[in-house]
Amino acid sequence: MMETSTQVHATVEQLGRSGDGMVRHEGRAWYIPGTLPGERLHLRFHDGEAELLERESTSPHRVEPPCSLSDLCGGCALQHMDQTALLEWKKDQVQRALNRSGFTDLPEPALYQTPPHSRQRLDVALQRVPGGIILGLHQRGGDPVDMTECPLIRPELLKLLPPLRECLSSLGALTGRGSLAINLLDSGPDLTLETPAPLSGSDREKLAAFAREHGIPRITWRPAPGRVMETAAQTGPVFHHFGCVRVSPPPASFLQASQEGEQAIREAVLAGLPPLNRKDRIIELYAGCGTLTFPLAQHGFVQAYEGDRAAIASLRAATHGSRAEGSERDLNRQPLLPPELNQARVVVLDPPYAGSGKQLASLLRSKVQDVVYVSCNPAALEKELPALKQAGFAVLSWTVIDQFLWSTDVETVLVLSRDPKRIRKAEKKRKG
Ligand SMILES: C[S@@+](CC[C@H](N)C(=O)[O-])C[C@H]1O[C@@H](n2cnc3c(N)ncnc32)[C@H](O)[C@@H]1O
Repeated sequence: MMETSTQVHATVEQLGRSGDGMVRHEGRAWYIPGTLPGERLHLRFHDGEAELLERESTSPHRVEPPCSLSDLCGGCALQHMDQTALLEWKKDQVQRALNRSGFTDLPEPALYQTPPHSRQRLDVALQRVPGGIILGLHQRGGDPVDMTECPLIRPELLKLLPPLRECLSSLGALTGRGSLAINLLDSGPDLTLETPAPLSGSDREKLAAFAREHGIPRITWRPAPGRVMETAAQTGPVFHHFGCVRVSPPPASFLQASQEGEQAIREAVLAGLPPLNRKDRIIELYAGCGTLTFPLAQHGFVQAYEGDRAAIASLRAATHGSRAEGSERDLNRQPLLPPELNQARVVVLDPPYAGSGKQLASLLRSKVQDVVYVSCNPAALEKELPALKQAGFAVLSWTVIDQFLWSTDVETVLVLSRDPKRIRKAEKKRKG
């Protein structure tokens, strides 16, 4: 059969969710990586695929990518867009989710963007290759790209990569593909390694020597995510501060992407609390190790819930002397019920990427009037917001936090209320 090929000239209308420019051709949307809205493209459609032959015009928002790996590495989809336009685009993603859910008369959002070289959490892929290993992020849908540079991560982490690569390439356990999670904690980098084969005694010795030489308090090994972990090397205590409380996070625990992003989230959450007495109860759902719990405990008594056993154990161990308590609970299987939620003056929730599902449904059936919702996924928000609107909630304020610079991800803090007095007060403040 003869293959047909058509050449067309088209203009990028907008960016799709993955950050690729969208053009229309024969009634269908096509996504062209590396292009920006308004750019004129010469394209060839062939075999159900669109090939970019030439970019015929340049968006005023196009910039030189700061990293020479940007075409290859799948970590950043939008390094070719200036940071102001990027933040505006992220704001539009959230605004669209709000508008589509019926929240139309909105206040102006607060906007925040983390600077380059601020990422404190990193998940890298490892791959054994002839003569060594590749350590880096995956290409889009492909093999990892060796991370020889990265404008995203903290300088301490960047400096660690070459000796880390050397140490890991000497491990007998890294026979094929593996991965490494790095959390830069106050006590130093906390490493969690996955390798296809178990560590030998000699591998452990190499990791322990590496940990001693580079000030790494703990290296943990596991065969795969969710499997039992073993300490491969421990040279000192592991700790991190949330507010002024010292916590010992478990290996590979959830940590906000950057300190600056964490601070922006914390400030937006605290600013969104209704007036509280110290005795008032704050219910916090999806609390992790206590990133928000301990700052919230300065404002009321916090009941924190979290499904990850190790995370909630570390939160609980740090509650001594604070006005917070933690409980382990899988909020999908066993959401807090309306009578439990009704004890709270305000509910703060920070669910995982997929959203809060059954827990939100239960929250909406409760009498809770004030909610602060932290979300890292506008698509999940868009699924959940219509129910909040229907249940009578108004958006008092919203903060868009770009703590995933050059990616398409965005964090939002929504302050919601169905307390008529608080809504009136916020409206009055906004209008005049
Ligand atoms: C986005 S993180 C937020 C953690 C914390 N608020 C922070 O800022 O560090 C989401 C948290 O939800 C927890 N989680 C995921 N699914 C859950 C479930 N079904 N029940 C309870 N917690 C869950 C994860 O373990 C994770 O700690």
